[in-house]
Amino acid sequence: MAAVKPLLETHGLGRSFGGLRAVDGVDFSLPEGETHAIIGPNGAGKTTFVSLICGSVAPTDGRVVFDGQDISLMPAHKRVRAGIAYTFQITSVFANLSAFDNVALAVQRHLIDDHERGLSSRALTEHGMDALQKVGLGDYADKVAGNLSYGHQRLLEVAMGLALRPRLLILDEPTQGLSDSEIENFIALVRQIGEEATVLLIEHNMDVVMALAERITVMEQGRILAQGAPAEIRANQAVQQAYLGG
Ligand SMILES: Nc1ncnc2c1ncn2[C@@H]1O[C@H](COP(=O)(O)OP(=O)(O)OP(=O)(O)O)[C@@H](O)[C@H]1O
Repeated sequence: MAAVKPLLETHGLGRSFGGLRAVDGVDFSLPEGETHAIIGPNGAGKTTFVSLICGSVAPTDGRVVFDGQDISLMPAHKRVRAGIAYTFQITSVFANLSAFDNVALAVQRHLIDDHERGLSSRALTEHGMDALQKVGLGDYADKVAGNLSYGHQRLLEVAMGLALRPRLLILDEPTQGLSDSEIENFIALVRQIGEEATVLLIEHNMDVVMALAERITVMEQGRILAQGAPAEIRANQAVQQAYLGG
């Protein structure tokens, strides 16, 4: 079987904060089309790792390669244009704007002034509505975002990422604070997204991880402790001791 070309690679990627090695020489490869989960205890370096990938944190050492191109020094906004979308925390939603305007603004901020992917206002509307419909918020387009339920605001964030039509969508603890039924719907949504995009998911809810991930990376103290298919990770003794409490 021909190996799938990696969409994303990191080589010796590291980030120190003072004396703390938050990410410590990580070699990572993500094949195009995969849905991949990163798990690990609090403070393991997961958020710092994806921040290095999306460019909101600069590396202390090592490289990030996206689609064969070294993007280690590329500013974050250019990485978005290259196809990397990272759903930030809920604070990225403008509470006084409508759901649609939030999505349209996300597209406008990142793509509209791009000569290659420059969008007409019609395309902007289509991208925005399409993304809202995908996450199930089509009927809420005109609603003021701040009046949406917490779960719907989280979905709106995902729509803001999806509207950028990313090749790589990074979701950082997307199910945090969602109800059980919202989590069920969210799993279905990420499955659907995974048919079109590569997904990198930081997630503490192991049911979500096991339902979605084709492969899992376990981080601990800035390093990769283990990597493999869900069944392998479950069976891994080092992982059980360090993280799964087994
Ligand atoms: N800007 C920063 N300045 C100083 N230390 C930081 C900074 N960002 C992260 N750290 C530290 O780096 C380590 C890794 O943090 P990070 O948020 O990446 O871990 P995490 O695995 O995402 O944790 P959690 O699951 O709690 O979100 C932690 O010890 C954290 O305190």
